[in-house]
Amino acid sequence: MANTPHGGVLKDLYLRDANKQTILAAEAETLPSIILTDRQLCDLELILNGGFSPLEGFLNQKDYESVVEKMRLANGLLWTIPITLDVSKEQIEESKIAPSKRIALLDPRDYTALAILTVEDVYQPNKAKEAELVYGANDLAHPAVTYLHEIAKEFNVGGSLEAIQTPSHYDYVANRYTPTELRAHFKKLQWTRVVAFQTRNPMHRAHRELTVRAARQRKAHLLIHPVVGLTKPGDIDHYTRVRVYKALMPKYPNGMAELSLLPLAMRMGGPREAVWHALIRKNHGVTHFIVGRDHAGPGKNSQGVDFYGPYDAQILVEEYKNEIGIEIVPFQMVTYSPDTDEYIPADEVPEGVKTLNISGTELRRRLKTGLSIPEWFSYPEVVQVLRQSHPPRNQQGFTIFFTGLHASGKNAIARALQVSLNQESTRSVSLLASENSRAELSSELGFSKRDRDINIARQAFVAGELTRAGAAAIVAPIAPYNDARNAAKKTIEQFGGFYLVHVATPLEECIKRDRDGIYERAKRGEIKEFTGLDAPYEVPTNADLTIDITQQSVSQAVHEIILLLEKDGYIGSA
Ligand SMILES: Nc1ncnc2c1ncn2[C@@H]1O[C@H](COP(=O)(O)OS(=O)(=O)O)[C@@H](OP(=O)(O)O)[C@H]1O
Repeated sequence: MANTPHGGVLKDLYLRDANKQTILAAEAETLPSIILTDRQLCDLELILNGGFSPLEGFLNQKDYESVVEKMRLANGLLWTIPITLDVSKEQIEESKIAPSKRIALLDPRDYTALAILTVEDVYQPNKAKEAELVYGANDLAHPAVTYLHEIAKEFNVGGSLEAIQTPSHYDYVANRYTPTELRAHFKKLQWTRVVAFQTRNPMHRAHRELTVRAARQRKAHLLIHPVVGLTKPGDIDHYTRVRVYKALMPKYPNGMAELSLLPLAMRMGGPREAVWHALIRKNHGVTHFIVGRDHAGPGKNSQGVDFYGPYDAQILVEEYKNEIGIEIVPFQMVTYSPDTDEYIPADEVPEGVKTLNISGTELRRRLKTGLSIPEWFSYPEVVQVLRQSHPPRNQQGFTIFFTGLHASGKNAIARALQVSLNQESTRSVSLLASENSRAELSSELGFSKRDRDINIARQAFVAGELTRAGAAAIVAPIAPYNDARNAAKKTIEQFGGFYLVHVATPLEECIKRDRDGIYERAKRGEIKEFTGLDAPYEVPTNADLTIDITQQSVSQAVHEIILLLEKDGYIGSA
C-alpha cells in the first residue's frame, strides 16, 4: 500500500477538475493574466498534481504567517516552506488583482493558460522575517534569501486554483511521474515499502552503495527521485544529471530501483526543506525517505560559517517524524576503503583505516582538465556522460576578442590568427571581421556610444553562441568602451574561453598606416565622432594580451595568442 498523502487526501487537481477543463480554458481567455516565473511554474505544477498536498493554491496571508512562524498551515497541519505567488504593484494594478477576482496563470514559455486562481487576498510579506525564520538568517549569501529580496516581487497573492492543463515537458517525459502516476506504478510493481532518495547532484558508486544499504536495512524497494526543477545556482545541469542517473540505474539489481524526476524548485532551506521534501515524497506514495548529512544545505553564510549544522536536518525530521508520517532513514555518507575495496558508512570506519573520497570541486577540476577519474569512485558509463557534458579544454570553444583603433593592425592579426587556428583540426574557426559584422549584424547602426554598445553586444551574442557550440570565434571591432567590452566578456565566458587582446598601436602610427585615408577624412570633418579623434578610446586595463604592431610582427602577435591558448589547454593535447 502506498503511503497516505499529507492531510489524508491526494489533492490531484487535474483529476478533480478534469470534466471542466474545456470551460476553464475558455474562461481563461477572458481573464486578466499573470505570466509565471520559473519558480512559480515549478510550484504550480506540484500544487496541481498533488505533490504539495494538502495545498490547493498559493498561501493566503493567514497560512503564510502561520507557516513562517510555526511551520504549520493555519489549520495546524505541518508545512515548513511558504509557497507563495509573488507579484509587483504594477501587476496588481494592471490585472486589477483583488479578492474574489479570477486570474489566468500562464506558462512563461508559450503563454498557455495552466490554471485559474481565485484570489483570496493580496498581502505584503515581511521578507526579513521570512528569511530569519524559514532560512535561519536574513543573509544574502543564502540563495533563497537573495531570491526573496532581489527577485521575488513585493506582494503575494493568496488563493485557490483550478487546473486547466499540465505544463508541457519536452525532456525525459517518460521519466516524469505525478504522485497519482507513481502510486499507480508502485501498485503495478507490487511495491509496498519504498525508500526514496533525493538528489540534485550526479550519482556515483557511493550513492549506489548508500541507497542499496538503506533498501536492505528497511527491506524496501528504491525510488531515485532527483530534482529537475530549480536547484542551487552553479549545480550541474539537469540534462547531464538525468543522463547520469540513467547510466547508473542498470547498476542496481533488476527490479530493485526506479527513477522518477521531480519538477521541484528547491530553496536550499536545510532542516525545514528536509521536512518539506519528506512530505512531498509521502504525497508521491513513498514510505521511507533518506535524509543525509547537510540535506539541502546552502553552504556558507556571509561570515564564512555553514548556515546549518551537518545533522540539523536529521534532527528536525526526527522531531516531527510522527506528523510527517514517512519513515526517515538517516544516513551517513559512505566512504571508500582502498584496503578492503569497499564502501563503508563514514561513522563506521575503524580507527586508523585509510579512506578515500573525491569532493565535488575536485571532480569538476578533473573533468575540466581531462584528468583521470578512478573506477573506485564512479562507473565508466557515468564518467563518460560527465565527460561528454564537460569536455576537456581542448574541445571547448573560445573567443579571441580584439580591440584597438582603426588601422591598428587588428584586422591583419585576426585574419592571420584564423589561418593559424585552421591548422588545428579540432574546431571550426569563425572570424567576425568588423566590416562583415557592421554589414550583416549592425547595418542600421551609426557610431554614437549607444549604437557602438549595441554593435558590440550583437557580436558578443554571436561569438557566445559559437563558443557554446565548441568553435573558435574571432571578433575584431574597435570596441572603444570598457563597459561594452566587460559585458561582452560576461556574455561569452559562461560558455568557454574569453581572451581580450588589445592591439595598442599608437594613434600617430595608425594614422600613418591608414592607407584608405579615413583619419584624413575624419580630420576634415567628413566623418564625425571618429575614435581617437573626436570620440574616445578607453584603454583596457584588463586585457589578457597587449600587442603593439610597431614592436611586433603579425606572426609574433599570432604566436603570442597561440601560446596563451596552449597554456590554458585550449589547443594542443592535454
Ligand atoms: N565615427 C567612426 N568611428 C570609428 N570608426 C568608424 C567611424 N565611422 C566609420 N568607421 C569605420 O567603421 C569601422 C569601425 O567599426 P566598429 O564596428 O569596429 O566600431 S565600434 O566597435 O562599434 O566602435 C572602422 O573600420 P575598421 O577599423 O577597418 O574596422 C572605421 O573605418
